[in-house]
Amino acid sequence: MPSERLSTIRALFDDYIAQYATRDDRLITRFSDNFSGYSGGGDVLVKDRAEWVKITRQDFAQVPQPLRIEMLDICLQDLCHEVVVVTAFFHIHLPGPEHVLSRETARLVLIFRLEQGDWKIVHSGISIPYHLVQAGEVYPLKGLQDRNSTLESLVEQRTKQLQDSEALYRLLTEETLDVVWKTDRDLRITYISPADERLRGFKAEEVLGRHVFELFTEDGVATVQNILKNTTQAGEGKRSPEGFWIFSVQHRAKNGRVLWGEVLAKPQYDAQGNILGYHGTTRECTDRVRLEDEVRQLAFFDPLTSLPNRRLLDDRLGQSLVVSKRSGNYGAVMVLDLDNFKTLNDLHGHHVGDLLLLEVAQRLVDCVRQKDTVARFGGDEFVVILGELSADRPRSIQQASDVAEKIRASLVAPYLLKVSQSGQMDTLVEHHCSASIGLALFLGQDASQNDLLKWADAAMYQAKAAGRNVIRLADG
Ligand SMILES: Nc1nc2c(ncn2[C@@H]2O[C@H](COP(=O)(O)OP(=O)(O)OP(=O)(O)O)[C@@H](O)[C@H]2O)c(=O)[nH]1
Repeated sequence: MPSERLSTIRALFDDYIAQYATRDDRLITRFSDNFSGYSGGGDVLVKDRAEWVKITRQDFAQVPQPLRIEMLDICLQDLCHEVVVVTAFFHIHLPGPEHVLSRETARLVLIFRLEQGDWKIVHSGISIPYHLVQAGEVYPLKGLQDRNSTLESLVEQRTKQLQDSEALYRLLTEETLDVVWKTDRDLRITYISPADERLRGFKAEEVLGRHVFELFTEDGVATVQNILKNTTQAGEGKRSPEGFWIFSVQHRAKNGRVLWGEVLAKPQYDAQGNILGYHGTTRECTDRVRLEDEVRQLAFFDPLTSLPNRRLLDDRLGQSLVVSKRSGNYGAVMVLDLDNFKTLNDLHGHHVGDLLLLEVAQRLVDCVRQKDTVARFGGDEFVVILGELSADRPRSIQQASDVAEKIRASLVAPYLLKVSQSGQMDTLVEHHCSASIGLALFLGQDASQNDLLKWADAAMYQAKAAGRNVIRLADG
């Protein structure tokens, strides 16, 4: 083919493709009045050039930008002097992200004929990836657009979900009072939410990279060490159904304040089961812990002397019986009642009587070992449990009597009670009093707790009857 004609046809074809890509209306002028062609569907012969242009465009109607035609191969065939056939293979790229259509090869055949000195297109055939075509489509665009819009709405939905979850995450981590945190496996903090600044006064940058133990008091560190030691064992601390360890631990704030935090913590594992780190939340529970302490104090301790009350004594006595059974050593229960206590109340008032009770409580505690129990039953009655005496009964009786004597002598010593009253000078009240003491020995769980207390009480009344300031041992 003469090179001049070749380059003319090639230039015409390139223009055709450029106008096709921009959907330029002048494209129509390139067709012969006698045009005919087969569109992508391939089964309808189109003879109207305007119709042809309309058909070949319809699928791109919703694509505002130019299409990008990536030419793969082009072949020009000179059929005769007036007729040239151009066969081109190309990819159609739609604007935007990679599109299915752009991976399919389209084939366009244009037959140019010289008509009154002008090269016109007399026939056209386009072949596109038919397997993608839906009914009524020239290009597989509608289906693709549908698929695209499904994808887009999915992306939109996912994005929205992501935004929502991010907002939720931010809300949860940054705007709740709970401190959200993460550590690496060495317990160094890798994330901490701003709530920590509100709780303990530290900015995140002051905390990041630090060891979690720096958050806690010494007691708190011991608590956490204990929990870590037991994480593989059941039973230590509580565990939520999601596997979070739940425990309360003392934290130290920047200003030195000690506060309690309820911690939910969970290890994070890799596929091999190695610990990667820990994450969880911390919520202040200082008020709750204080309240629990108060409730415990009220439930188990005498409000005046802070000694164990009857309920706690029952518990301790039960334990002492179990220990005695295991060890084979005797123990003793001692019931004490102050002598003529009423007169102090009558003479100086109830508040002075209270001062005496406080002093008596202190003297009793000073007379026994730390592992023994001193309890107040109410009024001027106290109970002492002496555990782990001896396996020998006479020797145990001797030991218990010695302690009782020590107590008797201690309580009989004079009391100097400092009486403070608002708006008045402190006054000192000197008082003398004594106690009657009943003793009962126990070995193992041979006797019930009630019986033991009853026997010791009866012995105490014998001591009263014997003139007070006396010790009596229950028979049996
Ligand atoms: N100050 C004070 N007095 C109390 C308290 N509880 C009980 N009492 C008083 O303690 C006294 C107990 O008296 P009793 O043990 O019956 O009699 P007592 O005067 O000690 O005489 P004896 O026990 O027979 O030696 C009563 O006057 C009670 O009102 C208390 O918490 N504080």
